[in-house]
Amino acid sequence: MTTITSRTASDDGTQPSENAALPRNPGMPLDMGWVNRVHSNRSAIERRAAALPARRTVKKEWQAAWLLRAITCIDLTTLAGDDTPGNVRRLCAKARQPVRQEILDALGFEQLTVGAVCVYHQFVATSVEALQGTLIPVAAVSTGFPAGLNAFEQKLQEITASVKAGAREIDIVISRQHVLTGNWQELYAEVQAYRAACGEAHLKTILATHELATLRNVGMASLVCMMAGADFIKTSTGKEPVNATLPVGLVMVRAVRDYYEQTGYKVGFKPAGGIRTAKASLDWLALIKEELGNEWLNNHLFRFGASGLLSDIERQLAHFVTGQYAAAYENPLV
Ligand SMILES: O=C[C@H](O)COP(=O)(O)O
Repeated sequence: MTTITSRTASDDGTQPSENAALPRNPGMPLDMGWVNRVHSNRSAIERRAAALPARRTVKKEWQAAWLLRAITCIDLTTLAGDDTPGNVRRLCAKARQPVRQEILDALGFEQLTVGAVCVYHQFVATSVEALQGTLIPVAAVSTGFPAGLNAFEQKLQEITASVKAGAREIDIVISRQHVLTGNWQELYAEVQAYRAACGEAHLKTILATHELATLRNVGMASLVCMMAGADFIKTSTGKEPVNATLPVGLVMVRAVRDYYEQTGYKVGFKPAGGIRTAKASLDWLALIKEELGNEWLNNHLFRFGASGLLSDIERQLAHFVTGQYAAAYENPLV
């Protein structure tokens, strides 16, 4: 029997390199020379993104292992206006035991958990309580999520309150206007202030890429957020009309790679919004493997922000074990 926790997992039968002692990105002074050198060739990026799923299909015998790995990287999310303590507690129960035990037993695994539970500030305390006794961190969306148009002081207070309530990860939204007006200094300053307000909690910066107008802006904003000390860069809120897409993901992971090559610091990447199928999760894992390598294929450096993905992965795993598809209601999320 093998135990997979939110801190360990294997992707293709081999043990991954662990990042337990990963040094946290401290950030660096804003380097506008580097930011201005960012370029993006949309048609080349789209071609490369379109070719990825075809180029790298996961062999059938490894698919279950890859899907288990995907589960350990999920930020299991509920961000709905009708969230209640009850449905948040049920989500946390699912985070503790994301796959039915008989399926895990059949696959030869003892235990696994998701990467984190992601909620609004209002439900941080409920989630922390419901996850007691586990290593699963609670992530809070913050800074006026999703539009990010609250007063700046209010945004800082929101971060402080979530950290105080026990959130170990803070998913902030950037001010899109700073990107759209080319005010990179302001973007850098706000993200630096968010990082300071987070203290020990890890900072994920949501770019809301669909609202940034160009892929070049996505690349530049990614870089500025990392220079300001982001622990993760994240594509979307899940509330934009278009959320995580492979072309945007490609631009962001290449920014992560450049930042690592220049500074030696590994920053995490989180595609979020609209990722609902096991197949899509494999495409994203393939992107990470090809562009960043196996070192990024764990939940210290990669997460899916997803509310519905787990149901389909569990369904595929059940099929892998039984040869039959369960109805969606047999794998309820909450
Ligand atoms: O950060 C996570 C997203 O809000 C989840 O979006 P989704 O409901 O489309 O999976």
